[in-house]
Amino acid sequence: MGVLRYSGREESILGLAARAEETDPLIVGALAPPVPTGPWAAPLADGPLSARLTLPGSKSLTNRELVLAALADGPSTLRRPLHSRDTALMVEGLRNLGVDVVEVPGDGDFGPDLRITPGELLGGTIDGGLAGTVLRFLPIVAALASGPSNVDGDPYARKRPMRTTIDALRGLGVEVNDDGHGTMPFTVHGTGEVRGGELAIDASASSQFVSGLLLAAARFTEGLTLRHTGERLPSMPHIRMTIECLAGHGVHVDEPEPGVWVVAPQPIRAREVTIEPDLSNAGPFLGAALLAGGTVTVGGWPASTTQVGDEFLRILPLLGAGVTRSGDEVTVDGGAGVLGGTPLHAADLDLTIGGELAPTIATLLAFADGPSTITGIGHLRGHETDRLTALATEIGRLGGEVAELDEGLEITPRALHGGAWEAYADHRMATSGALAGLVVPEVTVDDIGTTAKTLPEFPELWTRMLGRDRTATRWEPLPL
Ligand SMILES: O=C(O)C1=C[C@@H](OP(=O)(O)O)[C@@H](O)[C@H](O)C1
Ligand SMILES: C=C(OP(=O)(O)O)C(=O)O
Repeated sequence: MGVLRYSGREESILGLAARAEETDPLIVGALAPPVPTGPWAAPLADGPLSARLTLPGSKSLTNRELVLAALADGPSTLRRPLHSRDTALMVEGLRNLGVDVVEVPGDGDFGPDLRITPGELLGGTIDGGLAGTVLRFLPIVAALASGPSNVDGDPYARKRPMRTTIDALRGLGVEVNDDGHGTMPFTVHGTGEVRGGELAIDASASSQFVSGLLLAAARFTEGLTLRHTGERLPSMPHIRMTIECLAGHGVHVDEPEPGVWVVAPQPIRAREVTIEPDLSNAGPFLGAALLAGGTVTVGGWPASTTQVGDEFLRILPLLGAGVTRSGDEVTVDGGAGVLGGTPLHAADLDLTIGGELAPTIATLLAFADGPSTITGIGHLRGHETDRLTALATEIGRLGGEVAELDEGLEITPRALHGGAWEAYADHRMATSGALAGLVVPEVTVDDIGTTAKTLPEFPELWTRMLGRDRTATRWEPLPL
């Protein structure tokens, strides 16, 4: 069965939609209408917000748990997993390698749960789409298979850095055929086992190179002693997340010194796990309060988490937001907001630990009371698109001034005007266009559907956040 996306009030494959509407005043992320195609007119806020919402599961947690479940010693269950393009690609890739993944009824408002039963890994096709987690995690799983696996993805994914994965596999004794450019497509020739042992890699282009190796390392014959040799290592919380997910499956990762990780060969225990809501995807919604004014509350916020999206609770106050917590709810209060005449505070931010937050923060800073910088994000040039150029171009197209630095952006606020906003197939560029369009009339995002990468419900949740109606009526298969 394919992964399903809800798009309606009265129908639900699990009968959950109507119940949620009746009993829960929260806006529920998994219950959403079709993603619009074609240019999307970003809705303009007409006053301060007063919104409460919950969001679907974390992409990063869902895709880690899918991989670990596939390599585990028995069947596992993911409760409240994300259902999006990135997770659908992970599911399809695992199925192609020989893993059984089925949807089972869930316990809440977030669509079906997933039951994963490991099988004999035979090798197969891996379409990574534009999903960094699929591109960097699944080739390592494919190396454990007994046959070859072809790895490819979207046109832009062929530009994303893959050399570290390719070199790492070769360093572990796995044959890989590629065109020598360190990008996709390539073929991993699995022989049924990976020797493992000592390995040095340069993960300065992406933390996902480290995570991918650590996730599978317990299944290597000699385990793994992994050393990062590059000058910088971005997104450390994502590596921490990998280590915590492994711990949940009984695998301890030793860290004898910074930048070194040791995993002994051992079974990966199956488990049942509930996926936290995606806190990085909460960013545009929380940031909306600073632009439109008023409050946005997000429910289900974990008390403690490895998700870097938690940093929004520390960053948004620097920009002028009030942030309060009550139980599992987080509320961001934007006061009068930009709409009410209060610009954000300018800030200089090092986002080395959370590059995926940068598009949201950069867009907000275009509405600050002075110039700001974001540093530590040079590797964003290898994300879904070159995000530094994309942000400079798109904010610039609206009349803003954004200078590209080697490792970041300098944002000088200017009066903005409407215009076309290109998403470059990047979900966070698309949501950033929506954010700007909240207070800049007539911003049109070329492809809001690209939010399906991690949040197919985005357009729906966005308009509901603004207090506007939704109209959709049925479930639809998520296009792959
Ligand atoms: O492992 C993960 O789940 C991720 C790691 C980070 O990648 P980079 O280290 O390449 O930035 C992050 O930006 C990405 O959105 C998700
Ligand atoms: C960089 C991102 O994604 P990916 O997992 O494709 O690297 C992101 O979601 O911001």
